[in-house]
Amino acid sequence: MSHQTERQESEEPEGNEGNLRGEAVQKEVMKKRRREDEDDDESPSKKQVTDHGVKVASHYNKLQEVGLAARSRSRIFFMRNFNNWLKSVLIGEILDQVRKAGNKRVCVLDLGCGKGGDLLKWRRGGIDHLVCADIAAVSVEQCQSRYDEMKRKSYSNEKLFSAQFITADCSKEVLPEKLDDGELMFDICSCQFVYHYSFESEQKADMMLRNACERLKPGGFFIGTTPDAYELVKRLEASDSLSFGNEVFKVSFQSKGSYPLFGCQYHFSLEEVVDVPEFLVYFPLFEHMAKRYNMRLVLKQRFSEFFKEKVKNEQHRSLMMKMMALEPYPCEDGGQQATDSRDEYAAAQEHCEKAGVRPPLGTLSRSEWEATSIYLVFVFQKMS
Ligand SMILES: C[S@@+](CC[C@H](N)C(=O)[O-])C[C@H]1O[C@@H](n2cnc3c(N)ncnc32)[C@H](O)[C@@H]1O
Repeated sequence: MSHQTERQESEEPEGNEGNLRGEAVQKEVMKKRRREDEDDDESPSKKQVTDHGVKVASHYNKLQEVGLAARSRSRIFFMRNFNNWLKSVLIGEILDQVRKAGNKRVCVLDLGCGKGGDLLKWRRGGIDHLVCADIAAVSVEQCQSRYDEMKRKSYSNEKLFSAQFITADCSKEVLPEKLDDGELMFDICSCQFVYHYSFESEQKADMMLRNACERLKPGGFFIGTTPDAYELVKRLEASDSLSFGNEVFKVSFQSKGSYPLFGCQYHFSLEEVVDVPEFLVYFPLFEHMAKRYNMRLVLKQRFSEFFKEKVKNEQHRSLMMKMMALEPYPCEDGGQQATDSRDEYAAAQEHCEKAGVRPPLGTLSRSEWEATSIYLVFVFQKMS
């Protein structure tokens, strides 16, 4: 057993709070709603709802592109690679399912695409069309330039998907109205590390969900990654202050003990990457709301569980070895593209030596693991 596996096993999630279903969920939601309504001034519905969209956009717009060398010096280098591996596996498996269902032309919506950290994953997946949308205009521009560059560098016999880039607050605006092809339907909507920004209010969470699901074909998938509210609250309750974290991340709440369904804000700061208010996503409510769009939850798994399951597969394991060595994909904050895995490995060795960090095949530090194990993976499928 590897050092990494041992560490991750010790991080097993507790309980099955996330497994509420059907009536139980309804009851829980109604109970929470009533409690929230009774809860005088603490209720976010009675508080003035501030617009965080502006803050989110300006934060992401300000994020600098940094090169590979700088990234390899980052204390979250391995965590970022791990997250990229996890997204690659998720995307790859969902694309397999879409193809098994017999879909020839695959269209994808990347909701909250950022600077295009997943573009190469879509190319490797051989999709046909991609719509990238994000609230941060600068990120969308960088995403488009990255795509243009990819197109410029691809060989004439190489297939590259067509793409459209949209700057929009997807928790406020109706995305399909902005599509070049007004009739376009998607096989997949991918919403990676984004959905929690919309849980500021019911209207926003619903609009984001509508944008994600309304244009999905029957049988289509809504996939994503988001922090697990139970895990956040568990760690907060275990802390003797209003925050918890370590040298790579910090989560701070304004109070504890009562957690409104919407607008339950916390501040997540992750070294160099995210330092912006987010909102708890009460998953049973998310699942309940998704039913409005005919969506059925097919998978909800903490990163730790997902990792343990997927790493058993030889292909996923070797991709992990490659990706933990060095990002073969440009990640969220930019980067160069290595030509093949040996170059990537050699480049990683060199960068790590120069930067004085652990060898590339070293695994996540405990601090990185504590940060990434907050997240969960979800997959919804549209019922026909
Ligand atoms: C942590 S980044 C993730 C980027 C990308 N999905 C990835 O995995 O690399 C979160 C992204 O969500 C975007 N975002 C947040 N709120 C949004 C909204 N209301 N509409 C569209 N994009 C939003 C941010 O601008 C940012 O690019």
